[in-house]
Amino acid sequence: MTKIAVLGAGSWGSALANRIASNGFSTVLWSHRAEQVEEINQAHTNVHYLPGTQLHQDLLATVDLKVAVDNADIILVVVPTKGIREVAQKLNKMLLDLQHSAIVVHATKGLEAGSHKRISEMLLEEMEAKTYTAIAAISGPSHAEDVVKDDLTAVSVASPDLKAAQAIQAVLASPTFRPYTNQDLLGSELGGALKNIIAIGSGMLVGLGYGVNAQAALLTRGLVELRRVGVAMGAQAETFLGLAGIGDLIVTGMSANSRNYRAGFALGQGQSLPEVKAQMGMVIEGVNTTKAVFEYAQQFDLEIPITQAIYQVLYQQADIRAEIEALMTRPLKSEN
Ligand SMILES: NC(=O)C1=CN([C@@H]2O[C@H](COP(=O)(O)OP(=O)(O)OC[C@H]3O[C@@H](n4cnc5c(N)ncnc54)[C@H](O)[C@@H]3O)[C@@H](O)[C@H]2O)C=CC1
Ligand SMILES: O=C(CO)COP(=O)(O)O
Repeated sequence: MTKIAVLGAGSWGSALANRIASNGFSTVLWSHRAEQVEEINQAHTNVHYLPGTQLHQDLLATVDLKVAVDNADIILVVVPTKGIREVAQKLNKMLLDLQHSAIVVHATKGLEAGSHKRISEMLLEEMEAKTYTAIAAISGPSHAEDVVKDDLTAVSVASPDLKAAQAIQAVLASPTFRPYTNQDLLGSELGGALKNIIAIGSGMLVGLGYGVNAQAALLTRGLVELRRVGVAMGAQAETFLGLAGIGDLIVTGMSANSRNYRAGFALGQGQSLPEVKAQMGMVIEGVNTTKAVFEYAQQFDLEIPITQAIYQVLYQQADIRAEIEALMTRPLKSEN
């Protein structure tokens, strides 16, 4: 029987594990917190991350990485960006000890602070080639809160290895959850990471009382920045018109289920970044990704005025209204 290990029991890891267990696959969810494992195994809930959700009875949680990954066909890594290297090192060591290899897929949306590296780059750096058969990424518009309610969702499963992407597609798919394969791993990862910056900006606009014209302008011009940075990093331009690009930009930039949007909204309402982080209790990936992209764009002289404005607000305590006015009164120019 196909076995899937999911590493990381936050909202997205739990929702994906629940999705796969509901399809009847043997699914083991690894958490580094014993009390969370006990809650999932006994009450079939994960109240902090997915309040109001009853998880599938057959979803098994464990603190033992060996139990999770031993004989797993697919290993899904879903911890925040800053935990990726630590988890990849542990996974590498365990797979070497077990003399086992698997398809390794991640669903994390961020860039590493400082190095500006993508998640798959970090995985490849931390893991020996004999521990994985392929590397892939799940991206696209998919809030955990909606997926656990079986709201209709489509995602991309990206890997240069089409067969591996199809294997992942097969374990996730259901009448309410439709994964598409995509061979642009780089673009899919970047779309998922970079849209979080614009989602913070969209939340700020709504928090300040601006309307849908303003959000549409921000998301559209934000997409230009995503594509510009993505193409400079080596992505295919058309990926930004797909689920991992415009799709995820719409969902994250318009939905109060988004942690990034909610963070921006609270900033727009006048809260400070430390207050917002403390209240969220979940990862707000766009904050670190804004810094990573700001630095990358400076290094390669890329024009990304919206991202720069959001950076100024997050890292230089700039006034949001002043940044918006500066953006709106830049020299007039052609759209393309
Ligand atoms: N929540 C969502 O709807 C979606 C989230 N994502 C992405 O998935 C990633 C994870 O996000 P969430 O699940 O929302 O985060 P979260 O904040 O809900 O949960 C993160 C989980 O990872 C665990 N963790 C953190 N560092 C760890 C480490 N070093 N070792 C082991 N476990 C560790 C935490 O204990 C927690 O259980 C992020 O990159 C996010 O952008 C992508 C799509 C949807
Ligand atoms: O990427 C996501 C939905 O596709 C989740 O975004 P948030 O981390 O902002 O909730």
